[in-house]
Amino acid sequence: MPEPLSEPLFEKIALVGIGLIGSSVARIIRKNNLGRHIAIATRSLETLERAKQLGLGDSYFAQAAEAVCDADLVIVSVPVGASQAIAKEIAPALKKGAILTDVGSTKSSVIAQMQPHIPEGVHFIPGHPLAGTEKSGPDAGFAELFENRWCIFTPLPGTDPQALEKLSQFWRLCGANIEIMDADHHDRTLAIVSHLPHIIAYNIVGTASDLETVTQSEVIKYSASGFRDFTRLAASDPTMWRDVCLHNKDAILEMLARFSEDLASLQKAIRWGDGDKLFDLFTHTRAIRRSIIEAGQEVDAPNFGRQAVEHQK
Ligand SMILES: NC(=O)C1=CN([C@@H]2O[C@H](COP(=O)(O)OP(=O)(O)OC[C@H]3O[C@@H](n4cnc5c(N)ncnc54)[C@H](O)[C@@H]3O)[C@@H](O)[C@H]2O)C=CC1
Ligand SMILES: O=C(O)C(=O)Cc1ccc(O)cc1
Repeated sequence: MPEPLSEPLFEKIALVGIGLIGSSVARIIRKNNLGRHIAIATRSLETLERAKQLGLGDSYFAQAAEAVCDADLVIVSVPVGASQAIAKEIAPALKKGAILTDVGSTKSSVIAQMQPHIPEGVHFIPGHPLAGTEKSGPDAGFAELFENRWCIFTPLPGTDPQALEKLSQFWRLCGANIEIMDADHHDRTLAIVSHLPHIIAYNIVGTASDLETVTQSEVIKYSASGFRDFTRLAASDPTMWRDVCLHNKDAILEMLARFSEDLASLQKAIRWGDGDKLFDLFTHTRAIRRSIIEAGQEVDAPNFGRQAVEHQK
């Protein structure tokens, strides 16, 4: 974990949205002295009050425009479907020279929603930390969330390199590693590695709960670890994932079509007793997990959950 700074990187950081991601950012800003003043804005007064009780910021606002006033860095951490409304609301209050970023799980849609409203002189750099859990709200965040995780930026043409470097420095000081790619590539990649797994999890848990021959209590009682892993993903925030599905529609539908074709082929192999085909596929997929481990990436899903659980003890 990076050491705390002796002098803050930013004078004032505004956090719009203070759920799992916003509150994790707030905690690491404090811990590592990344900003002198943290201004927090969120739509729900109840959440704002909770953020205050948790001492996540220095000032609290129900209106996002008031929080971003004079901020050098603004981080928008709301469900992606709310991006346009937030951009419209904060645009007139943004300081010239400020860096504006987001953490949304989809990028092309967030850019389309926000960019038209951003005034000239404000550095808008879309971002996405690939770190999270199935939990949501200000209590769910923890300072270590971004440690050794990727943070992807999808900068627009003409982005100021100095602003990009300063934002990269911020995320590195949160513990993240930086990657840069275009928004379309981001959305297609995340569709397969993140969005589809969640959709499959929502679906399989829904199917299990629909089976007439298996009772609800049996699903709970006999759930082996494979099914349990799905239930963790399927417990993720409904608003957030509704928005991800609606705002990365094309890439998700493309990956779902490929997935369905491959599933049909697997179904055929089972129906016709094609053991070789099943064995070859399972050998290939086992090798993929091994190469992830060899690449030094943590693969045990409970890692996300473990940190959250430890934090909430
Ligand atoms: N949960 C996760 O694992 C990850 C989420 N993300 C992205 O981060 C963003 C935030 O997600 P979380 O922090 O998990 O969600 P959350 O549900 O924990 O927090 C969302 C925050 O946005 C506020 N909000 C909701 N609707 C709003 C609206 N219409 N206008 C203004 N504020 C509104 C809520 O009051 C809350 O403070 C999403 O775009 C999500 O795609 C990115 C990486 C991981
Ligand atoms: O909880 C999990 O396993 C996740 O995959 C968390 C997550 C959710 C959404 C993102 O955009 C990035 C990470």
